[in-house]
Amino acid sequence: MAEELEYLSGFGAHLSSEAIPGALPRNQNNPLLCPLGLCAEQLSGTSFTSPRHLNQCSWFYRIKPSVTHEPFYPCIPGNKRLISEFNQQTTSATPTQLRWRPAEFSKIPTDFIDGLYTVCGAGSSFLRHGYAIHMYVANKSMEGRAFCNADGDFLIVPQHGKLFITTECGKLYAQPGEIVVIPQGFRFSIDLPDGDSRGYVAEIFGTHFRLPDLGPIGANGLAAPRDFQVPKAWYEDASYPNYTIVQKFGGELFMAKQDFSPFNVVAWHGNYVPYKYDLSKFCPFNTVLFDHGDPSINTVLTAPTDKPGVALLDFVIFPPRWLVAENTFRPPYYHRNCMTEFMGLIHGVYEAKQDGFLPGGASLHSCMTPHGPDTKTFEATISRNEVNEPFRIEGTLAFMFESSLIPRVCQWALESPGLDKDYYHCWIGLKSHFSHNKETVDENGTKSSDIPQS
Ligand SMILES: O=C(O)Cc1cc(O)ccc1O
Ligand SMILES: [Fe+2]
Repeated sequence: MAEELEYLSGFGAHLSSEAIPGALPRNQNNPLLCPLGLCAEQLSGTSFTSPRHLNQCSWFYRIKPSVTHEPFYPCIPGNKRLISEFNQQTTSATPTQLRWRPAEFSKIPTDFIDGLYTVCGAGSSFLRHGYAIHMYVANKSMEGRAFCNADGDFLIVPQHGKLFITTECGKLYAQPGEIVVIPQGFRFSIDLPDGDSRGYVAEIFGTHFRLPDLGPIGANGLAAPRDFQVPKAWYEDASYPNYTIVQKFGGELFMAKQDFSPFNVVAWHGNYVPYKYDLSKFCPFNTVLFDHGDPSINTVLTAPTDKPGVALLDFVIFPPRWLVAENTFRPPYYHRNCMTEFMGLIHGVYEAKQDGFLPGGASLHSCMTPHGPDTKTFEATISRNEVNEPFRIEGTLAFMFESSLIPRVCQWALESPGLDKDYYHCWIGLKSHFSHNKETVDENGTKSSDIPQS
């Protein structure tokens, strides 16, 4: 069923879709009477006055407008592990290299809303600047309830288990290896056909994802606009005694009841839409002679700040590809980055870590925190003779959320039993290979450098 879904295509395109032919008004957005007795409703993703090339909005033609619901009340107990304001009261600062083992699946029935938990983030959803990095572990479909995130856009990276997502624009199906973006304000409901499910979510406040500029690469390469898939209009004209809208607002959850399905949009048009992307469609570029290129070459999507070239959040992948660089240390170099790097692994082994970084796990290397290949990777690489041979990295898919804003970390992430307290051991055994004559001092106090060489 899910595999048979059809999509529209095109990143940033102004699209339109009708579940019933003729449901979309022609030539205007809000006629006095909409076709089929539908009701017009706009969803704005940018301020009305945003410049045209940034402006995003969509028009829905729905059976009843979203406003026809009872008042919002706080969800009690709700989900207390969601943060959208990162300050000293809510979270901790740490420059330590952090790594988490994959979270274990739970036996307690948990849907996507209850299974979502914030790991770290920066800024504030109220101030419309910042991001939150969440993960989820869930095993149950959302039944009779829809989620609406008023705080920001979700970029969902499933790692285990398929996602079958119903949105106001229609249905999307995503499996590990694909990603889904649900922009701020969209109502959606996630079914988990496989039960146990796990993944990562980057949430951005105050801006939206775009495709990176390609610079000297030219007009083609990396993620192609046409590979982004947008749902086709789908609606249900169903009444429910107690349908619940759960709204995340400032990191807190509120609920409102209504007696009908929120997925009642018969036709829509606009450029503010949810979409999915299959990461295997990514066309990687890389060095073809020597040296290790910076990971920005693998940027799939970027959320900008106001500073040119400085991302609020880049989504970067490390997909299967050929490594051909000659006389080059091919794994990631050792580095300290003014940007912060949160990494996850969808499957396989990551090229910089021979063990300890597992599918479903995560790592966080904050601003200026040193990191790089573990000892095993370093030793294996420098002792390999065939290092000049082309080599295809296979069977792996890692990713990075990279941000210019320095994250603060949630208490439950720091206290999690999954936190790898021995992470630093992966580097601590790294031996010096420095081979210049070592200075020695003999029992008379004579330095070896003072002894004349014959
Ligand atoms: O730290 C990491 O593993 C991510 C990364 C990969 C790479 O190829 C170069 C730099 C970088 O930060
Ligand atoms: Fe890095």
